[in-house]
Amino acid sequence: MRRAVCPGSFDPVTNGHIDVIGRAAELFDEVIVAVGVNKSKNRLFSPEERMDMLAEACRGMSNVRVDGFTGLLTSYCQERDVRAIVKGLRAVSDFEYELQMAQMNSSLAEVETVFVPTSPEYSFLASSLVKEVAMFGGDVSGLVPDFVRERLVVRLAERRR
Ligand SMILES: O=C(O)c1ccc2[nH]nc(Br)c2c1
Ligand SMILES: O=C(O)c1ccc2[nH]nc(Br)c2c1
Repeated sequence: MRRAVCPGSFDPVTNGHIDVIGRAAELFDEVIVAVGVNKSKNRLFSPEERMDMLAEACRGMSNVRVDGFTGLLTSYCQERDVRAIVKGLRAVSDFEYELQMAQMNSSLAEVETVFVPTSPEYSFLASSLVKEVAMFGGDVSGLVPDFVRERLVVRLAERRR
């Protein structure tokens, strides 16, 4: 059983994430989308909300499941007998940091990192940018699933009060 983990903060999930997850699901028997639960960082959505949105976004992918993890990704991989980490690459600028993380992770555990180039239409996409645009009333339709856009608008309106 060839498993892969697709880690991230997914705050919130974007169409770029879904693109990468879908392609990983074609390559591996099972894909675990692992949401990093890191208390210290302030996020717009809670870990549960982020996992719920991911589960909804990946509902059509039968070999994909969503989980949360704290601490080291490589420890999570060892506990779940996962040998591959799948990350999306949007542009050359991603590569330097991702290469460093991949080499560190391979030194910590028997795990390889597989890079999936994102579809060009999503190469500008990041959760942080989507939130910023939505914060200023920009239309993020087409960048995130509609149900995510709706939750984003509601949450940002709550924040403004
Ligand atoms: O959501 C994130 O923070 C995040 C970061 C980096 C990432 N690389 N590939 C994916 Br999918 C991904 C997701
Ligand atoms: O949303 C992010 O922060 C983020 C970061 C890095 C990423 N690489 N590939 C993808 Br899709 C991706 C998404």
